[in-house]
Amino acid sequence: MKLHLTGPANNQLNNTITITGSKSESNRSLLLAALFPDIKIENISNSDDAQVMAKGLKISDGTVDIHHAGTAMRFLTGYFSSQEGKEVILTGSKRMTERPIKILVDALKSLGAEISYVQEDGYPPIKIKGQKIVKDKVSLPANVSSQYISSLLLIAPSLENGLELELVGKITSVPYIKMTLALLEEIGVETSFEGNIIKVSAKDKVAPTTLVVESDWSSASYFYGICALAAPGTEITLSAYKQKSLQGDSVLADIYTSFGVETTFGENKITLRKTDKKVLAENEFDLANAPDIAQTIAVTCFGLGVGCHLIGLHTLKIKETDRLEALHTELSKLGADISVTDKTLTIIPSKTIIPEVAIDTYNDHRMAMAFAPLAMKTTMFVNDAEVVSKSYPDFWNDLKQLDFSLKEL
Ligand SMILES: O=C(O)C1=C[C@@H](OP(=O)(O)O)[C@@H](O)[C@H](O)C1
Ligand SMILES: C=C(OP(=O)(O)O)C(=O)O
Repeated sequence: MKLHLTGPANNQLNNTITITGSKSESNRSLLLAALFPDIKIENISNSDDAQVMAKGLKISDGTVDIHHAGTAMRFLTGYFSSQEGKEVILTGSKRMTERPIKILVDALKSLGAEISYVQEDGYPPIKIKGQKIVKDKVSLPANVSSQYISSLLLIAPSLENGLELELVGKITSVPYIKMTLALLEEIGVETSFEGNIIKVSAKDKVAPTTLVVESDWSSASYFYGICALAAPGTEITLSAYKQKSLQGDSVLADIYTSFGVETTFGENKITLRKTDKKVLAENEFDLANAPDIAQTIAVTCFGLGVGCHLIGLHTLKIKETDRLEALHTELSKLGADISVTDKTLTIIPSKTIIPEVAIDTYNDHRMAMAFAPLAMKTTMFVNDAEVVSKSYPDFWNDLKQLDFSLKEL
C-alpha cells in the first residue's frame, strides 16, 4: 500500500490518541505468563510482534515463524531451549535470517541447551530441542543486543538453580535489561544487577499477578515528532502513560524539550505542547540506551531545519533494516545534508524539503512512522505503508484523527 500524506490545515491539531501497549513489555509479559500461568496481562499490544510471540508460545513442535519480530526470535530461543519435550524450528522473514543470534545461542549451549543452525552458522533458522537446564552461570558479550540478555533473564526464574550472568564489554540498550528485571521483581522474583553481574533466583510458582502494560513510548515518539513540527500552542494528549515508566524511550519527554515540546503528566496520560522556545541549530544526543527513537529524532531535526549529531547508534545496522543506511538514503532524497558512520549520524542544518518524495520503508515500521510527521511541512508518499503493523497497527488511523489526510494509491 502506497500512501499520499498531507498534514492538517494550519498546522494545528489538538486531539487525544490512545496508543496500544508497549511491544517490549507485552512480549516479556507473554513469556512470563507462559512460564507462570497465574500471571494475567492487561493492555497487551495489538502489534504483529506481540501476536507472533503469543502464537509461538503455544507451539510444542514443528516450525515457529516469527516474521520480522526480533524480540520474539530472541525470547523464544531462550524459552524453547529450556522447555523439555518441545522440539521446534524457529524461523522468520528473510531479514530475520540476517539478524545475528550466535551470542545467545552460544550462551544457551554453554548452559546445556541443544540448538543447531539450519542454514547459516550464527543466524536463524535454528533448531531447538528443549532440555532441563541446571547450570546456572554464563558469561556473554553485552555490546551487540540487550535482547540476548533479556532472553536469558526471562527464563531464569524457571530454571532449577536460577541464573547468574556476567556481561562482557560495554552494555548496550540498558533500560531494556532493567525493564526485564523490573517485570521479574513485579511477579516476586528476586534479582540483582551490580556492575556487570546480574543474578536471578529460581521460583517455582508466583502469586496471582496482573501485569498492566503501559502504552508504547517508541510509538509516542511519532507524536513528539508531529508536535515539534506543529505551530506553537498545539497540544496532543496520549494515553495510557505514566511518569515512572519501565521503558527507556520515555526519555523522549526530556529530549523533545530541545525541540520546543513540553510534556505534562496527567492521570495515565501525557499532554505534549509545542511552545515557542527557539530550537538550537546543533543538537547532540547519545541514543545507546534508546536506539528505537533515533529515526524519529533525525527526521524531526531535518523537518525543523536544524542540525544534529546522534551517537551510540551501533545497534541500528542489525535491526529491521540497516537503519543508518536507510536514513541516509531517504533523508538525502528529501534534500538533507546527512552523513553516517556505523554508529553515528550527522545532519547539517538546511531549510529546503523537496516535496512529493516517495519514502521507501525497507520492511521497517519505524521508517514509515518516523517520516510521516514530515507531512506537517510538505506533501509526501510512503511506500509499503502497511509495515507499521509490526508495532503499531492503528498508526495511520490515529494520524487521521489528527486531521492528516491520507490517500491510498
Ligand atoms: O528488549 C527489547 O524489547 C528491545 C530491545 C532493543 O533491542 P537491542 O537490545 O537489540 O538494541 C530495541 O531496539 C528493541 O526494539 C526492543
Ligand atoms: C528493533 C526493533 O524490534 P525487534 O528487534 O524486536 O525486531 C524495533 O521495534 O525497533
